[in-house]
Amino acid sequence: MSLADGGGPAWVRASAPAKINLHLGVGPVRYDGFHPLATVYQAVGLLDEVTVAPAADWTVTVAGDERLALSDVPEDGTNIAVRAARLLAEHAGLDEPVSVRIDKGIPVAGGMAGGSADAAATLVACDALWQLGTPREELMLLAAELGSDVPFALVGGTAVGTGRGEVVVPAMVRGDYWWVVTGAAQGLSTPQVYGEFDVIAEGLGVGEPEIPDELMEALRAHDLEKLALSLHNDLEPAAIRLRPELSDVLATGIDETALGALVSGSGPSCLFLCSGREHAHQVAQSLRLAKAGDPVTVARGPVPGARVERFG
Ligand SMILES: C[C@@](CO)(OP(=O)(O)O)[C@H](O)COP(=O)(O)OP(=O)(O)OC[C@H]1O[C@@H](n2ccc(N)nc2=O)[C@H](O)[C@@H]1O
Ligand SMILES: Nc1ncnc2c1ncn2[C@@H]1O[C@H](COP(=O)(O)OP(=O)(O)O)[C@@H](O)[C@H]1O
Repeated sequence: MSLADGGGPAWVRASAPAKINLHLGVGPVRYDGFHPLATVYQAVGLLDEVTVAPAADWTVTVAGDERLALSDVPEDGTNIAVRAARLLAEHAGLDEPVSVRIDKGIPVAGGMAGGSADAAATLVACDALWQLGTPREELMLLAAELGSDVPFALVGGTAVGTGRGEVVVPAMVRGDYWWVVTGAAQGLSTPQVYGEFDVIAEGLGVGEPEIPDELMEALRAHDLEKLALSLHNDLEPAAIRLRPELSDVLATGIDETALGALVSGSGPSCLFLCSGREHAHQVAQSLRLAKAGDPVTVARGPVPGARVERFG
């Protein structure tokens, strides 16, 4: 099928947010190589933008701040944004190549699901470009095919994730949360961090992961002290084994008055919970002066999932 002269937009731009895991509970590795998760995701205001337009061939280009490790993003068909566009085209029975331009605001291989954000943004952008009106449940299934974190990038907000992370249920949360996010010059590979988790877990008798009640209570009540005590990441010891300096970064944030600190997902980005906007900027400045991570950014959550921003 072809859409030539169908009167649709000439291009569509969509954005999608980075995610953090307020709780990341990891169980023993499954038969398929994935780990069962019980996680609480929050989408925060670090965004990638994806612009798609009809083209003679499938192409992708990447732009943004060099400190985000852009050179690690493939500019070929292995880019998850191109895979997302092709998957939706195939699902709709279309043969309509697009050019994809990614403007990165999310650190690459940082444990903040930047690739997943690009995939989710590409799904909604191509859906609009091709005027498909794909039902939400179908987009969620395509998202899960692309990666465990991609469905959450479509949903956004704050949500509980189970299965391998792809089963996403929005959570009741009150108010805004202010975070400082530190980046690192070099990313960490997600499969390698899960592999290190397996090494640490061997012989420990790791059980099925669960969502702690205290965390959900803290989010419902917007109780920041309780939230700080409930933050937890089962992958943190593995990330620190692979990148020992992360423990200094976390300790510096606490010394500089952050309410709580943890590694973001598979790392190496680190997260610092603050009491509000002003406190977050203060902690960020102290971390910059202490040279604990680069770049150091302030981000607010929760924010919405992938959505179309503009078209022309
Ligand atoms: C760890 C988390 C926490 O939210 O995110 P990041 O911090 O990396 O962004 C996720 O589980 C990452 O999800 P995502 O990056 O989408 O992973 P996928 O593409 O589905 O899988 C990549 C690889 O990670 C491992 N993997 C992923 C998910 C899971 N539940 N168990 C796993 O063991 C597997 O080795 C898999 O081959
Ligand atoms: N559009 C994309 N953006 C980022 N990384 C991508 C993209 N497409 C493929 N990748 C590959 O996926 C890996 C993981 O990237 P990313 O999603 O940023 O990190 P994480 O899994 O730590 O959240 C990168 O190292 C890169 O090789």
